[in-house]
Amino acid sequence: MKNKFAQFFIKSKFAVTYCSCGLPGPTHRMIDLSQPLVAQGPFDVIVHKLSDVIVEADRDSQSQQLLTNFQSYVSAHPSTVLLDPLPAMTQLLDRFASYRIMNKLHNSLRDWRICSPPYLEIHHASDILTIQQAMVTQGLSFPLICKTRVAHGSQSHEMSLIFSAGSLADVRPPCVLQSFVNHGAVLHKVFVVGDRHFCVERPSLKNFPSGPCDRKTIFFNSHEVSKPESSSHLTLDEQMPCLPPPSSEAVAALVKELRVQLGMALFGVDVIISIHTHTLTVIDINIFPGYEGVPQFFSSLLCHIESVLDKQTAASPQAAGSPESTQATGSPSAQTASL
Ligand SMILES: O=P(O)(O)O[C@@H]1[C@@H](O)[C@H](OP(=O)(O)O)[C@@H](OP(=O)(O)O)[C@@H](O)[C@H]1OP(=O)(O)O
Ligand SMILES: Nc1ncnc2c1ncn2[C@@H]1O[C@H](COP(=O)(O)OP(=O)(O)O)[C@@H](O)[C@H]1O
Ligand SMILES: [Mg+2]
Repeated sequence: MKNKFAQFFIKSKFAVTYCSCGLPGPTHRMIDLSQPLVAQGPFDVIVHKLSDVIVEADRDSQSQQLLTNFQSYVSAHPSTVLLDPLPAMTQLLDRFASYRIMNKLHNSLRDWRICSPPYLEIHHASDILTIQQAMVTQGLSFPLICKTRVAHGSQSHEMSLIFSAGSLADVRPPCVLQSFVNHGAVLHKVFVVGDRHFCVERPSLKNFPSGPCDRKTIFFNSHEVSKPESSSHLTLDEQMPCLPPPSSEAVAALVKELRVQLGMALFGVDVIISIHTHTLTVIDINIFPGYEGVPQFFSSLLCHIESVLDKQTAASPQAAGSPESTQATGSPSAQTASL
């Protein structure tokens, strides 16, 4: 069953607050983003999942206005803690940005042999020869998995598996092409809440023969393969090798590094283990995921909120009781190939 608290966020797509306001014990309440925020505050902490609003703000003036009002409030109240900061979250809504972060992990986590598959950004329609050349330069190999640039919303889970150069015409930019890594159809979801994390196994895509082959592109929706209840023909692998789970030390190092890189406390990382190299391979980073299968989620969130507030009080006791907004940001940058 889905975590109820997370489901509350997912359904509402709106902000929720944790607000002590002089009352005994923590209280929380919904924020109505369409109403003036000052009248609804003050807030010690705002926990939110504004992905819909952020994505829609690009083309919808009402969402743009909601976001602007929210940002203005946050800027004017620097001691109100925002979980998580908007710029940090925004970068994860764009696979071009999140893959650059993932791509840097093999350097920062070299000792743990953690990596992400080679990929290519496709910005606009490109001819097959140009894509093929870029694939060689970037070390991509067939099969490829093709994912939309936008990482949030129903369309973002529509993907394809491309098996040969002849099928590169199926690519729909803007998107990323990523080498498919055989991993025995097991996905490890790492759910992070502050300095705690939890690993949950999920079904995943089955192995495919390495190298190009004469097979038509497979179009699929990732929610049909990697949700707890998923049971697709794409996840059923008769000769599934039994792989060891990811080392807990390596996962802890990954989470620690990403918390710093992202400047976030509530996120999820999708990890697979290569059947050939046993390398821990990062394929996706999610904003405020569902925490399904993590019964400790709510208590961990409260613990994290308390520790953030304690640190804030210790750092500036005079600010306690007069919430203004606090944000941490990650600003990763890296060279990458794109078309
Ligand atoms: O697609 P995934 O990796 O299974 O993770 C999803 C995903 O983050 C999804 O967000 P979005 O792609 O719709 O933006 C989350 O849904 P909500 O936006 O409805 O919260 C899911 O919660 C994530 O699922 P999971 O908890 O399985 O990681
Ligand atoms: N490079 C890859 N190699 C093998 N399988 C992959 C790869 N990338 C994604 N997958 C599979 O596709 C699913 C969806 O990909 P993901 O990047 O997590 O997108 P989403 O945002 O829809 O969760 C994963 O759960 C996994 O089963
Ligand atoms: Mg995923």
